[in-house]
Amino acid sequence: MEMQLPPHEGVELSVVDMHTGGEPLRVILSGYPEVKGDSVLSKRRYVREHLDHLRRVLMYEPRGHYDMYGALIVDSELPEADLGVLFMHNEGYSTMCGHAVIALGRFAVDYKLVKEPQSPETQVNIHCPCGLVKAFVEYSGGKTGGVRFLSVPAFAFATDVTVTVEGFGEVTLDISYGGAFYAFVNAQRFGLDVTKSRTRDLVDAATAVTNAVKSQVKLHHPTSDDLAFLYGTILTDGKDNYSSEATANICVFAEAQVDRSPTGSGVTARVALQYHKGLIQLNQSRTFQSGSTGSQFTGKAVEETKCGDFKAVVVEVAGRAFYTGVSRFVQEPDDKLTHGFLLK
Ligand SMILES: O=C(O)[C@H]1NCC[C@@H]1O
Repeated sequence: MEMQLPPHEGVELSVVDMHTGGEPLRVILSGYPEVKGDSVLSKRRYVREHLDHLRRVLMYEPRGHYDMYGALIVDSELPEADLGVLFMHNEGYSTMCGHAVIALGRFAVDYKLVKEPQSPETQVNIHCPCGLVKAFVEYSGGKTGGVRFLSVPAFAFATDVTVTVEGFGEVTLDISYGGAFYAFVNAQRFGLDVTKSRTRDLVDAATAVTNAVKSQVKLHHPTSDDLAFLYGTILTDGKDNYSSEATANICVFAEAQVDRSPTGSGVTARVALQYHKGLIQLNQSRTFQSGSTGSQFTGKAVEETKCGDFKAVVVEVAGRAFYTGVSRFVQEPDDKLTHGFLLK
């Protein structure tokens, strides 16, 4: 029996829900209006200016929640891209999202956005706002599995920067780029443990750091001003020296949103930082663990490159995504809460 939708006016929005290491990804399937713009970055500006109400409908309660994450598939201007994508969260639109790339790799193969799938891996070129990301999706017996991706050039932007953080005084940290900029600090500096402390305390410390860096450090990116902003702060367990054991971190991004996964773009930025400091070598793989759920990604630097004048590396990140369901959302005109709300 086909699922009947309740009476409603206007379009229905269909989505496929997935998660990667516990971090949700709501992939918009249909119902979203045409996105104008001649590049993925200009499309990102367009949705922010003209279609932001739909982000609130799909990310906020009652259809989503404070920490919901979404992906909108768009056309890319790059001939080598299989798809373009815009990412959305509780505050706006990010420039890179590794957990989403891992999920979208599977999605693109399963939903036939790429031609003939190949075994043992199918390549899916995903044009993210930060640039082209190459995903490789395990494929065998008609089934998709784990995904690894090669991200855009990642680089340490600044190390040992001291900022004044409200409530904590002077804090020394590193800033690194993995498709988005993150500040990195050892959670110990705040008397916290990324795997054991209360999430609320980790969020408060990370948010205070983010605010401090935003107001005290000017970021720039060699290819576009659209990329030059601090996306969040990653608190770590400080285990940056190479080890075969996992190292844990927790990423607090956008508006105090907590990543349940080890953060694909964060792992990219962290590997670039470790490589810059001489703590890991090319092709030395490390396991990164989410402080919130314990889920794991692996990450390694695979090639040296440049990004403008920055010495950069190409980082490979690998993980696994799962489907959780599909939904069809409607809006009733007399529902005062239909546009979405958030509880902090
Ligand atoms: O895996 C990632 O890169 C992302 N997860 C949520 C925050 C980041 O965009």
